[in-house]
Amino acid sequence: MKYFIAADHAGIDIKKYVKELFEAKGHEVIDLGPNSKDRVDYPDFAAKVCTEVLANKGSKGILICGSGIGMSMAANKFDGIRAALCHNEYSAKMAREHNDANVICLGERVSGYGMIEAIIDTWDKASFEGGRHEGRVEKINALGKMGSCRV
Ligand SMILES: O=C(CO)[C@H](O)[C@H](O)[C@H](O)COP(=O)(O)O
Repeated sequence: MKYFIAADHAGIDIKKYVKELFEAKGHEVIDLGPNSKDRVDYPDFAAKVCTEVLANKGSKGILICGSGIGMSMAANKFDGIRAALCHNEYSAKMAREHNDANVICLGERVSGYGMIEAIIDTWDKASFEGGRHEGRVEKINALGKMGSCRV
């Protein structure tokens, strides 16, 4: 699996660790920055990852900020992106099995290194169940084509 990863300044410490964890599982991980702890704006980095995920069929994204919230909000603006904020193993399992999430969002200021490792392990082992979830995911995708939001 090809992954694209990015963070903001509040997620940069864990980005390297997460990249190594995914690589140890045999995935290719492309780092889209940033490369320093200078303060940056998370929507810029969410956009980099989502653009690549949409352009590379079958790839997935990893986004890290302080809480994971800003990254997930920004990523879910992209039609075709289903970004899931995961703070524990259960949410990681559901994100893959029920929602077929193609971007995982993590919060460095929320989850410690041990929990991050457990989340990634669970995400990696889980796969989309299909069945009753198929139509629901299709409905999510259809919402993205309904036009832009004015609020
Ligand atoms: O989007 C966020 C909060 O929902 C992220 O956690 C950001 O990383 C955070 O807002 C950055 O905050 P900072 O005070 O500029 O470091």
